[in-house]
Amino acid sequence: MSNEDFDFDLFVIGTGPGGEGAAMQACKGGLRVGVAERYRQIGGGCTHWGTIPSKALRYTITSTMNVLKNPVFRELGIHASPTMEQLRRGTEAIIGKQVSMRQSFYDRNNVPIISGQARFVDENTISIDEGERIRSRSFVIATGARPYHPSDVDFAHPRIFDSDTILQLEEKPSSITIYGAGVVGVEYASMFRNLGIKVNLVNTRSSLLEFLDDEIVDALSYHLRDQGVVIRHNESVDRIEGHDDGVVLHLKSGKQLKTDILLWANGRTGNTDDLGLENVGLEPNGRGQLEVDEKFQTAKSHIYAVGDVIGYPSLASAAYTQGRAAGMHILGRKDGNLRINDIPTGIYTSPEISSVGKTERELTAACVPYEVGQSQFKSLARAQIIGATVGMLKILFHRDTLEVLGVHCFGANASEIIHIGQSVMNSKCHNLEYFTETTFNYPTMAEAYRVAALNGMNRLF
Ligand SMILES: Cc1cc2nc3c(=O)[nH]c(=O)nc-3n(C[C@H](O)[C@H](O)[C@H](O)COP(=O)(O)OP(=O)(O)OC[C@H]3O[C@@H](n4cnc5c(N)ncnc54)[C@H](O)[C@@H]3O)c2cc1C
Ligand SMILES: NC(=O)c1ccc[n+]([C@@H]2O[C@H](COP(=O)([O-])OP(=O)(O)OC[C@H]3O[C@@H](n4cnc5c(N)ncnc54)[C@H](O)[C@@H]3O)[C@@H](O)[C@H]2O)c1
Repeated sequence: MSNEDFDFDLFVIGTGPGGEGAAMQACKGGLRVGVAERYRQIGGGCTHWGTIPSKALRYTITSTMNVLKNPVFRELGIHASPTMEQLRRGTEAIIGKQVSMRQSFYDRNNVPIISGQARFVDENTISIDEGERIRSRSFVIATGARPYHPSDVDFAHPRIFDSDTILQLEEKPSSITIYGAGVVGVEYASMFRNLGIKVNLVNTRSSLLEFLDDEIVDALSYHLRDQGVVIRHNESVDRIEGHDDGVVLHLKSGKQLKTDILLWANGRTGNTDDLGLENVGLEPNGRGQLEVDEKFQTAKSHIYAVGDVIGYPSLASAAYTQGRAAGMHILGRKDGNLRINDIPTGIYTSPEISSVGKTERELTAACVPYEVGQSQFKSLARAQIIGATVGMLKILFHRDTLEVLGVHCFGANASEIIHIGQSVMNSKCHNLEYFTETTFNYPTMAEAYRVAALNGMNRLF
């Protein structure tokens, strides 16, 4: 078919990081690209109800509470309890800035954004809000995910929240139960505890965030408990009762937890219903996710899917790279040096956690002869100066070749300094000696790399 048969070479559904990455890559390569978005503004769940609002709220809570807990302010007799509305106020402005910046990308590159719900009519046609029809040679589905809602939980109850609705919380509760101790659960547990709210964190598994390094998980559990979060492992919900004065979580173990509100943080479901997938012969799995190959092509090779709609790792960072990779493939280019599987983790608890590469568990299972170098933040000058002495950085390296295999960090600035380790792991000199032979600014948190590397070298014999 000729170009005239299609309105676009690529049509992208969704304007989160996945959709934006695909649209920008393809239009820069000269393709005619169009985009559909059903929400009133572009930016996706990432901008409006996921990453950005939760990180902005977390920043406001942390910085406000740090000031209020500061001994100088205490001495001055400054005691205040900010309202949820006050804590949230800055978030709207940040979202506004993100939206206008991202809108300008589409505008500058002449990518039209068509407002409404996109639905496949046939393999090359979609409808918008069941009306306007658009024909495209290829598609990227970047429709994201939403909180998973089991049918027996009453999410209409004013005291029962999910990760979207918690952002509109009006009154600060005195207690909260968080059901689900994944990334959303632990981040919100940390935020609410920082506000002085009593927190029950209910985990369906035997330990927190099992994909992380064991020592980091231990440190996280210790600090959450030390801050006063009550963690219950290996529990599962029997039923939830919403009352006028609180919510009771009945667990299958017989325990009952009553708190002012409940946050359901137990996973996500891909946004694939109402996409008309039955009209193109695609079937999502039980969690609404689409299966793709390593090029992000679905079973229909001209229909790609990226971001949360394909499941793991369900990160904004990964979604953007996946979108770009799909865009490159549609352009007929190889994805070059895109490191699709080199995804760092950044978890914004207090203190934050970040890691890249292999864990000790994985290296042990693979019988890799590795050694560990550690740096405790309490011995870093910068950490002492900024009062952030809780934390550590550990480097895992091959004891024969000194190749850096993984970096795991817990503490202030972890999500930033992890990228130093990531860069070294990906560079030609991916070797521990980089850290022992390089001069670091002093005093900095990054100096932890030099301290950890020297510590590791000293363990070799
Ligand atoms: C509370 C929370 C905190 C998070 N924090 C982080 C973090 O700190 N770091 C990180 O990397 N990730 C974080 N994430 C994950 C991150 O937000 C997602 O991975 C990211 O948003 C996925 O991007 P996406 O492009 O796949 O989808 P989304 O950003 O969800 O965008 C999908 C878009 O598609 C639109 N859409 C859906 N269906 C249609 C349709 N049929 N027609 C038209 N438009 C449609 C939606 O309206 C939406 O705008 C967090 C998630 C949550 C819930
Ligand atoms: N800092 C960050 O990077 C950050 C912050 C918040 C959220 N996120 C992303 O958001 C995603 C969601 O986080 P989360 O804590 O809600 O979930 P999670 O994926 O960590 O899962 C929490 C629990 O819910 C269960 N579950 C997941 N999906 C389910 C489904 N459809 N049906 C039944 N059970 C299900 C899981 O098995 C697990 O026990 C994560 O995958 C994470 O990558 C990232």
